[in-house]
Amino acid sequence: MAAARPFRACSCFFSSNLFVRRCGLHVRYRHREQLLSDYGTIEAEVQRRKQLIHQSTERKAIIASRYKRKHPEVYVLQDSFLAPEFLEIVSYCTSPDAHLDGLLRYTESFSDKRIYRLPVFTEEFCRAFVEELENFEQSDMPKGRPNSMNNYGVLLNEIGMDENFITPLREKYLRPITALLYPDLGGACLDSHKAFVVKYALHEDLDLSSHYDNAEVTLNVSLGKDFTEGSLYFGDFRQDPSPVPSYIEVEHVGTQGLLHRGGQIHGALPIASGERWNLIVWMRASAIRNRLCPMCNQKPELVEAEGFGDGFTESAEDDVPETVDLCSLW
Ligand SMILES: O=C(O)CCC(=O)C(=O)O
Ligand SMILES: [Fe+2]
Repeated sequence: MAAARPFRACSCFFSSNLFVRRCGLHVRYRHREQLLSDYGTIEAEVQRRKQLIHQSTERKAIIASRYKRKHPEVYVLQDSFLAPEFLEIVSYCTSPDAHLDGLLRYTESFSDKRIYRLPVFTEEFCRAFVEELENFEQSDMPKGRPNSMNNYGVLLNEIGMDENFITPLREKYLRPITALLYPDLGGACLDSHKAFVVKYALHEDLDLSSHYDNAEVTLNVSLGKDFTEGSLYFGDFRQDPSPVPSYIEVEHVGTQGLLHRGGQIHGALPIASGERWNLIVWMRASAIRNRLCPMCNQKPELVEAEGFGDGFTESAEDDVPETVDLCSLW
């Protein structure tokens, strides 16, 4: 078997979509002087991004050697963690005659935005998982931030959950579903991911500004705990903006997940009480993003990266498929 291609990032990571928290805005670094005088804080974000990769690898090594897990069992995905209804959906999607309309009978759909809700985990699993994350949060281990917008939460690859939990969840369970829901976005060939848990609490992050994800397809599962408000809102697809965007609100339901296109503009309303923990899996299809980086909207300029990078792969010009039909051959 040919060795798997290493994953890469796009160089725009260092120049585009820089989030300026003070203004709640993403900006692109084009005219450095002007942006610095307008926003002041961009330089810090660029520096943060440059050091990110190296620091993450270091944290991962420290955590692997020193962190004492409270629930070691949650690091290895088992069918018993998954809601029986979710297993039924996967079983339908892997059956030979599965089709989109059949799948839609099992899920809840929201407007025409291709947002779907479905059961994912059991309550017991969600409880044990959040306890594990709290145990990590309270430990003295080094911690990274989930992304440039969320300040609280856990990067799952750093605590060692990618290999035996998120990767099999994506490959064995989610991909048969996304193959039917999002064939045009490489739903059948989502070959990498970035997974993290976000946490909202009264004296921490309350909400999340409007954005789109660095993903072809996103899974967002509500893990609890108890909270009020904090719904998601969804606007247009980023490549298909309308003159007057229409927004819909979608509530989080404990143990259930939402699947949406990464490019669907969305944000989270503030929680009013309690704590909200959600598992977010940004799933990526190299066959799609190698042609157009979703963050800078250009042909990606690849730079070396650790692990899954940002889901791009190096490919010789002659083996770039002209169409993404290969996604359906899996
Ligand atoms: O807070 C949420 O549930 C959504 C988080 C989100 O959209 C993200 O992290 O990309
Ligand atoms: Fe998001």
